[in-house]
Amino acid sequence: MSTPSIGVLLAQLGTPDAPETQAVRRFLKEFLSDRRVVDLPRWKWLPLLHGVILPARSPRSARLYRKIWRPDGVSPLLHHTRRVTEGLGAQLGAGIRVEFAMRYGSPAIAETLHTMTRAGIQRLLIIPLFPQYASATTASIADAVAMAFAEERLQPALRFAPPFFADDGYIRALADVARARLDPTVPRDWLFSFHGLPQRFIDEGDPYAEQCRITAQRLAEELHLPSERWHVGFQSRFGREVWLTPDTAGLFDALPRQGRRNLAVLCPGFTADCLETLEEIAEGGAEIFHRAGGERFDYVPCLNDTPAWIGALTEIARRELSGWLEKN
Ligand SMILES: C=CC1=C(C)c2cc3[nH]c(cc4nc(cc5[nH]c(cc1n2)c(C)c5CCC(=O)O)C(CCC(=O)O)=C4C)c(C)c3C=C
Ligand SMILES: [Fe+2]
Ligand SMILES: [Fe+2]
Repeated sequence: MSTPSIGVLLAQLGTPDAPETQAVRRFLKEFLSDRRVVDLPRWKWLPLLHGVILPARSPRSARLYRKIWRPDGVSPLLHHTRRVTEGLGAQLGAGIRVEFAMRYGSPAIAETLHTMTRAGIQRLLIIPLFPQYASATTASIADAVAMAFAEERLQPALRFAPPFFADDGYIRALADVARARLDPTVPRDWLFSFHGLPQRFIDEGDPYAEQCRITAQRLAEELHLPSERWHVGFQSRFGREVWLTPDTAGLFDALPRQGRRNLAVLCPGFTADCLETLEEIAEGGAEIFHRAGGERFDYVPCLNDTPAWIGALTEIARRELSGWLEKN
């Protein structure tokens, strides 16, 4: 029997095509129309989305995206996702086709999957690039994959990598980036900031918050941090519902007032730097912190395309592919 051809798809959240109001509006419309992200009844949500949220938020977010956009014309998230895809492809070797796709925006999941199946991929591993499972992200990727194949005659064998929130390679890569970045002689507090989620999602069974806490605990152990020196926060609150607490922005304000004036901040839930880390945390967070009396604010970049992360991702992919790679 000839070896079936194998593919790997890295699935990322997505980003606008340009830091302009129209492009951001298209992106936000697709993102915020996903029931996994906002699960209000459609009759209630769609008029609000189209009448209030998109007109107000698109120009504002476009302005923020312009602050972080790269000189080569792409967003940081797209840039890093491309580089990690190339890195993983090089590590896995010529026999395995590695692509990436975006849940919202482009390249779309459906289009990328169709290209891969048309190219003869018979077994496909999908790795959502979210370390912690959230229904709003991980499960939404699975929805998009199912929708992409819903009307196709030919479907490859599919496998989804599990969330890697406690993976040793991932934790070590995070610690490596922090150690390379920070002056070890400075005494400091540490904040691990994760993307927020409505508290109701957790109450309804989403394991996201628990997985964030496990990541933070493992990372603190890897960095040998005493328990009174590290903190967890949830950022990027959206809408009126109660979201996970403590709120990251509140911590930036509260920590200096408790005499914790040197802070290192990591966003371990984001594998690549993006609007939510570069603008909201590295820029906006630093501002809040200094205004509240903070002295030293060190933002530690995301894993991005660091060799340690590409190595960890290669291990994750190999582990999931192992049954498919055995020679027989
Ligand atoms: C209801 C709103 C949102 C939920 C729930 C949500 C969950 C969630 N998001 C990420 C990762 C990212 N989100 C990003 C941008 C972003 N997120 C929301 C809203 C929700 N996210 C909005 C409206 C936006 C767009 C920007 C803005 O207008 O503020 C990004 C950045 C993309 C980029 O281009 O840089 C990431 C990454 C996770 C991991 C998550 C649930 C755990
Ligand atoms: Fe988000
Ligand atoms: Fe945001």
